[in-house]
Amino acid sequence: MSAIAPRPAIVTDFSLVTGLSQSRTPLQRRISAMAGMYADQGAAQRLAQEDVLVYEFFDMGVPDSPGEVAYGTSITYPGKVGDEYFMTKGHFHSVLDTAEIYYCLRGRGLLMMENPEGDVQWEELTPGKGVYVPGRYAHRSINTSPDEPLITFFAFPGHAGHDYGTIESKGFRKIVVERDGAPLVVDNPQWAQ
Ligand SMILES: O=P(O)(O)OC[C@H]1O[C@](O)(CO)[C@@H](O)[C@@H]1O
Ligand SMILES: [Fe+2]
Repeated sequence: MSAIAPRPAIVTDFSLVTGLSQSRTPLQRRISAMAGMYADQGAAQRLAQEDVLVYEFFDMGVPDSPGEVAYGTSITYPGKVGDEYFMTKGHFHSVLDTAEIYYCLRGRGLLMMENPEGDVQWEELTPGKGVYVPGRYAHRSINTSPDEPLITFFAFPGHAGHDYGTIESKGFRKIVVERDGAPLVVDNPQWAQ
């Protein structure tokens, strides 16, 4: 008779106030890693010289197989490239039809979503608000606060995977810029069909 091996529980720590974990190492993305994604290329290149930290996130190290729940916290810092707010790279899931939940812990921003058929949606992120990203929708967090980090908790199926290539080459259809002191969603001038 074959026995089913016991599995250890995965124990992590993270703060619901700062989004930081003491036991995990953050994955950090600086402007140089995504300069080409912003509409104002001159401003992006200038900021890339100082290589400003745009966002960081904690992946809690769950196995990437079906049946698992990957989760963590994400911190997008306040800032702009020209008049476009700091944002995450954004991605589709490699297993396209897998969803994700974001829960906003702190700050203010937008979750931008679009599917391959061209449906675009965005939802405001404010503390206490959860946004369920349906399967097939690429997603990107955007910090629209002038001075506060945007901190979220996220969870998605362990086997979902990340497809960055599509967004890297095409961009999102919409971007978020500051106009008269407030965020405005506009067409992405760089969007490639
Ligand atoms: O993966 P990106 O697009 O760089 O954005 C980072 C965020 O998205 C996630 O990949 C979850 O979708 C997290 O790991 C992280 O919070
Ligand atoms: Fe995701």
